[in-house]
Amino acid sequence: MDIATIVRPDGDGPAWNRIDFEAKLRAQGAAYHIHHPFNLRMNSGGCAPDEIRHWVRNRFYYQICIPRKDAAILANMSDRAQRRLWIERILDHDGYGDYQGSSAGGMEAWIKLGEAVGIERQDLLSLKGVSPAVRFACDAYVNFASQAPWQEAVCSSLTEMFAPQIHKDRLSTWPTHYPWIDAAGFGYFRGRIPLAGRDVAHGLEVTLAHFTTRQAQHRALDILQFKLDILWNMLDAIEKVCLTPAAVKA
Ligand SMILES: O=C(O)c1cc(C(=O)O)c2c(n1)C(=O)C(=O)c1cc(C(=O)O)[nH]c1-2
Repeated sequence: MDIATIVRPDGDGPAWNRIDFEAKLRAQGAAYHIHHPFNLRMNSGGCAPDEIRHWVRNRFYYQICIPRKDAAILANMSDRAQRRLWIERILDHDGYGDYQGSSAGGMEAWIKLGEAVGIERQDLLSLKGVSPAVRFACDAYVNFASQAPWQEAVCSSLTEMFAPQIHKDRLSTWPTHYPWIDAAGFGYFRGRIPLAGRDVAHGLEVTLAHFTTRQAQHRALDILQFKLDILWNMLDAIEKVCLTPAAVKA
């Protein structure tokens, strides 16, 4: 599987230095799903309870896919030091030790979010209500991670540069807009803020060191766009189902 290449007029110049290259990567945040109409509506209090539940159910499929794509990247890493760093990401989501303990992980925290919005654990785990387009988008991420060189797959995780803000937005707006949600469910968003910072520091280190010609740097920008498109498409699919209120009553 390959990703679309965007034709750019400045494709053949000399490589950007690290500062300029990082700035180009960060500028792609303009296409982050934080700007998607559904996200804007959700964070300004415009979603009905069934729509919030629909988002939580669909995003759970992404949550399931993250440790699977990280395991695919790990399998492609030939370097032991890199694997030692990367394995943390799987543990962050799958957790370790006691399933209800302090290291229960992000998946467990998302299940708690599900319960806080009124979805029972087994119901969430059943994947009821997950749109085919959301599955396709998330599966595309796992497939890319398993088939691409590991440095490219690491680069695709860099949408996390923009994630702390979206988590902070939910923490600052949801308690007011959606007082019916049990605050115990917000732990996932809170927990991801420091972890995203650590992931991005490592992801950027790999990306800035690996993509060192202008052509390669454009490839990195295309990879990041591919991942931005995955997230955007997920919200398109979620939003579309919400147009039919009867359909979101999973
Ligand atoms: O809530 C969000 O909007 C959002 C977005 C992203 C992202 O940008 O890919 C991640 C997360 N959350 C997240 O919680 C998470 O653990 C995560 C891991 C990754 C990744 O690509 O490895 N992205 C994201």
